[in-house]
Amino acid sequence: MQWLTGGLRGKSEQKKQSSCRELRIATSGSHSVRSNVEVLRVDGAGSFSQNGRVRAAVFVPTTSTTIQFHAEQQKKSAPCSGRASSVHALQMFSPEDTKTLLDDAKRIGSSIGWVDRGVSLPTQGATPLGPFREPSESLPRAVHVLVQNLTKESQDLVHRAIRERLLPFARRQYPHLTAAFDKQPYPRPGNLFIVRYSAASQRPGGRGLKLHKDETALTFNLCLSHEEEFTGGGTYFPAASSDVDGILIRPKGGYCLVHDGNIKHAGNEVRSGDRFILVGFYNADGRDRAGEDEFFGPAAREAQLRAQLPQPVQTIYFTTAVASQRGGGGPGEGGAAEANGEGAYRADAEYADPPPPARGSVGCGGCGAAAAVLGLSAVAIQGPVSPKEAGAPGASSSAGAAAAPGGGGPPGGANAGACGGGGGGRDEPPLSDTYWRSHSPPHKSQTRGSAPATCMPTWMVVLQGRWRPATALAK
Ligand SMILES: O=C(O)CCC(=O)C(=O)O
Ligand SMILES: [Fe+2]
Repeated sequence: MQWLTGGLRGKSEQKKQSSCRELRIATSGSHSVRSNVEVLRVDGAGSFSQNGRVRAAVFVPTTSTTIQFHAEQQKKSAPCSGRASSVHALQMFSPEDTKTLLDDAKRIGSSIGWVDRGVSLPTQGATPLGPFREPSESLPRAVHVLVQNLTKESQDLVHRAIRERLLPFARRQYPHLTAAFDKQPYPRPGNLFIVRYSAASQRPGGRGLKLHKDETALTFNLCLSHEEEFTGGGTYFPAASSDVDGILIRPKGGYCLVHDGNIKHAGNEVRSGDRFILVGFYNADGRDRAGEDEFFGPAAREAQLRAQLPQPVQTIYFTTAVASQRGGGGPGEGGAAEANGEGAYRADAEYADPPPPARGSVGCGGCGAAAAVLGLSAVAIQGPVSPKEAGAPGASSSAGAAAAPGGGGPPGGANAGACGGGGGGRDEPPLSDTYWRSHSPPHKSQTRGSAPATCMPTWMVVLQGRWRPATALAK
């Protein structure tokens, strides 16, 4: 099995030089997911990297997934927003429907002509008409293939999926937009368009899209291409993880990413082939009124909501840990831990855990004590831990237990004391369960005497298997 360690940014800088090639990303299910680490070039991504080079954990959603990761540092005055740190992936189309759409888009695109995504600039400065620049006599033509240019059959497919899947999902996930959705139930047709990235393009804007914000209430980005039709690509989101610079989400055809348009992201360059995506911008400002009451009026919406079955969603807490090896050797090369099947762990015993966030508030979990973490890292721990280790004497928890996705709360409360102490006297959880707790360890030298300047999300730690006190882990 792979190893999970985490560490401070300082340590991780060293780690970046090392052979870390995999991460395990903690999930709400009983298993973490494995992710490759790739070095990408992302225009405009300067932090922690040079010349736009970033290290990204690559993730391909295969089920409805919420990815919760560290939001950008927010300004002091900015509201602390949990939603701002989430990206959702959901399947919108079957492979067959995706192919119908793609074939149609390709055909119509080649007759209308494709433009570089980076040229028609919805994301690079709003025009008076909003983020999407309308065609204009006086401007060079820079118009994407719109959904409304497609055949009636394709348009119906798209609108049905938006009405029946995307919007009910968005309403559930973004309750702060309820009033906006009631008033303006649908994205403006001009904000539903298809993008082609082509490895053959001579311009970077034709192969990818630099780091930007859409400045929309909601953005969705649906992959139309089959994964075998291109390499590279995917959407990159920076995340202040200690181990990588961000996450690259590479949805399969038919899967759609949904996110707050104020989260920074980039279109990773396509290295071979063509990548087609369908992008939708929803502005909750009354400008998107589509006038489609027949489909989107209150009665139609109620019928959709009734028809909507809850879908299982897994959550990924992206903060996490590098899979690296103990005792030398790269992943797959063996090592003590692989040999004995147990995880090796690193944690820094200097840190005290802040109170855990309530479940579901990870994005800004605890604007109080948990926010007192600046520039810090998470530790994720995974792997079976022997009962002896799990039962190490520990501090009792004063805070309530966070709910443990996948079953039960962490033993001894989510806040099991000062990184040590696994909560003595508790029942040991079964090995197959995943437990989690907040772990936002303020580094003493960084936080001593200074109030937190920003609201930071709370890191999550997942322990798969039994609890192991971090004090023990440090050894
Ligand atoms: O290529 C991507 O996945 C990102 C596209 C995007 O961000 C946009 O069109 O605004
Ligand atoms: Fe974008």
